[in-house]
Amino acid sequence: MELSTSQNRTMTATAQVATGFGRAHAKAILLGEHAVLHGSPALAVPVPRLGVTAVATRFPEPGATSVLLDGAVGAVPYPNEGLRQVADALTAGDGGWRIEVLLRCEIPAGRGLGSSAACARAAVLALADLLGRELDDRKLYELVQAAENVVHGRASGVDAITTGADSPLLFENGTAEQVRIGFDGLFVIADSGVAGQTKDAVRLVRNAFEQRPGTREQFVGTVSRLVRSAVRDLAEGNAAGFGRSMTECHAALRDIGVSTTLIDAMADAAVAAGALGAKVSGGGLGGCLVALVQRPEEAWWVSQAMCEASAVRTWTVGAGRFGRDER
Ligand SMILES: Nc1ncnc2c1ncn2[C@@H]1O[C@H](COP(=O)(O)OP(=O)(O)OP(=O)(O)O)[C@@H](O)[C@H]1O
Ligand SMILES: C[C@@](O)(CCO)CC(=O)[O-]
Repeated sequence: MELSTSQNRTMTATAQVATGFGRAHAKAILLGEHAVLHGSPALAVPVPRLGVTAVATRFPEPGATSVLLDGAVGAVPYPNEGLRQVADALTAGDGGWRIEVLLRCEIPAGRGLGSSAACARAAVLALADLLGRELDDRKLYELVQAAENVVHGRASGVDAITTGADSPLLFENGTAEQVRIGFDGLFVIADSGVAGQTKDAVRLVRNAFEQRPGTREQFVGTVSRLVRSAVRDLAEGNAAGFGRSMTECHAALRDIGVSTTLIDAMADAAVAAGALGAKVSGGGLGGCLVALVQRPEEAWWVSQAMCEASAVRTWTVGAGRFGRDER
């Protein structure tokens, strides 16, 4: 890249390495995925034990902004077009320095756990920190959401907010409200080991709506009813009712086509092992399943059953005493 003499002078005058830091975490959707894109409410929880950290470094030399992902084989260029566009927009006008954003992501990609949103949030925070930009919650959300809209085709905003939240959230009419889970229990998240692209799943649902008249009303109506019933169960401490809504929601997601045979088998195994309910979570077409259990020892049995049905790993998130991750 060619620099003008004045740019060169500015760079030399302030030449030193500077860094910024950002962090975000995974999320799991308890109820309402896909339907939330068509007007339904949705419930989601943060999964703080799966984090993303980002370090943005400005080098005292001319160059462009790049985003790298740190992995087992070292740092590799991160092929996320949405994040690339947002990073370029944030750093435009910063004088043409070489900036590198290095992401360390504990969230497996394409598992419905919000890896793309969490990576975008951590990177945006690190760049803002580096550049000394004040970002209020609204602006931060808009930047993450801009990246998500490119990655997913069209995103509801659930992932963009929940990957930075510290409590469960209810999404309704474009707003997010904190909710309290009024029962003790554990959400067991199981990874099918199969990556599914949310963009493909969102397109599949839209095609189903177009090809089969009435499907949209039926799917969105069913899921909305289940989310509203589950919100009442949260307030009343009715874990069994909440679990039933999860299993019913799984059936709706399966019928629309975003579950897989493997996830269906994991859901059946979880319920047979004593889970109060189980469903595919997030975009689907692979990815993760979330099950609800009442007691810690049941979490172990349900995890085991899902692993026998092909899950490759599980994580648990405390329901009632939210904020304290449990294993
Ligand atoms: N560790 C990683 N390795 C490669 N790509 C990653 C990684 N983490 C995030 N990504 C990015 O996330 C994208 C997957 O995003 P996608 O939205 O399909 O899944 P998700 O964010 O995990 O799930 P969901 O949006 O349903 O919660 C990949 O295309 C890639 O751009
Ligand atoms: C499938 C979807 O509902 C959830 C992805 O985590 C998409 C979205 O809400 O943006």
